[in-house]
Amino acid sequence: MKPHKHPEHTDNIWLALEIGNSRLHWALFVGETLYSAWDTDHLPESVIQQLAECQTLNDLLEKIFPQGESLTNTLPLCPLFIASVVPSQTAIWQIYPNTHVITLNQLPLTGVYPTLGIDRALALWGAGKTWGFPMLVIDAGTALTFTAADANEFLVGGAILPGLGLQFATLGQQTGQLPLVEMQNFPSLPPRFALNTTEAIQSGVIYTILAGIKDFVEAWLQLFPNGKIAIKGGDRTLLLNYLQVLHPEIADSLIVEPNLIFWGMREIVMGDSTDGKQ
Ligand SMILES: Nc1ncnc2c1ncn2[C@@H]1O[C@H](COP(=O)(O)OP(=O)(O)OP(=O)(O)O)[C@@H](O)[C@H]1O
Ligand SMILES: CC(C)(CO)[C@@H](O)C(=O)NCCC(=O)O
Ligand SMILES: [K+]
Repeated sequence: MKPHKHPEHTDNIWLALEIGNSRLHWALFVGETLYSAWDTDHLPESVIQQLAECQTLNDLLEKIFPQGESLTNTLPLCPLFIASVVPSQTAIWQIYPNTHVITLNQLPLTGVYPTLGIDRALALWGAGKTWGFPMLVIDAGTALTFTAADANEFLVGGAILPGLGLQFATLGQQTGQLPLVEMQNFPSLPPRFALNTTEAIQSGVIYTILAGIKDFVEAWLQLFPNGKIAIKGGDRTLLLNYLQVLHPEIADSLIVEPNLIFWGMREIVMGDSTDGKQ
């Protein structure tokens, strides 16, 4: 995918790139306004190497999306802000002439520990700044994470476990007779007590992840009865649909927002001049 339209005002365009463990997440901003957001696979290093030669944003987008249609007006070589949880990728992307890597020390969030993932910190910051603190963010990505901050914007902490895809992949790859279960195949909840292998894997992974989410949500609300909860990540819709069936009160209380990291990046890039969602 590629931004299908292009902004008319080109002065304050910037690109946001979140380098996740499974794929790349992009956003094109004009000032505070998120113009377009899209995901791509990780790019081969040979393509990234060519970014050094880019003179315009058009050059950049054409290198990244060779099959996409071209932009009609020439856009300047805009800044590229990167938040990455894949250090080897961060290094490669810095070849682009106007790269700014966002690091933990640029976030006003207090109480962070040095190895906290920048994606967790930014998503929490973006959610809290948009909807208010205390905030708990659930990221249903490659890893499933819980990350929370209190009303003073102080990191409460969180948890990390293998995400849905990783749990299925691990069972398929590390065992002698378990098949690789693909997630897209089951839009509805599996039977809890399954009588075949595929459904047994689905049941085990899905019901324990849902029970885990419920448990963390309850623990969070015990600590902060007025605390808010937001969910993001590639598996958010699947999990939400299941939660809607099993625990509708939890599903209804969640703020669902795929772009939390971009709201966090916008806070950093634009300073504190932004309030609320675009
Ligand atoms: N088109 C897709 N490509 C890859 N994964 C997808 C896609 N659609 C849904 N998913 C699901 O998204 C999950 C990965 O989530 P996401 O893309 O948010 O992770 P990520 O790239 O690691 O990003 P992050 O590091 O921010 O979590 C996988 O478990 C997968 O099941
Ligand atoms: C947990 C992941 C992989 C989630 O993307 C990422 O945030 C990360 O690599 N974090 C570093 C460890 C931590 O956050 O404590
Ligand atoms: K790793």
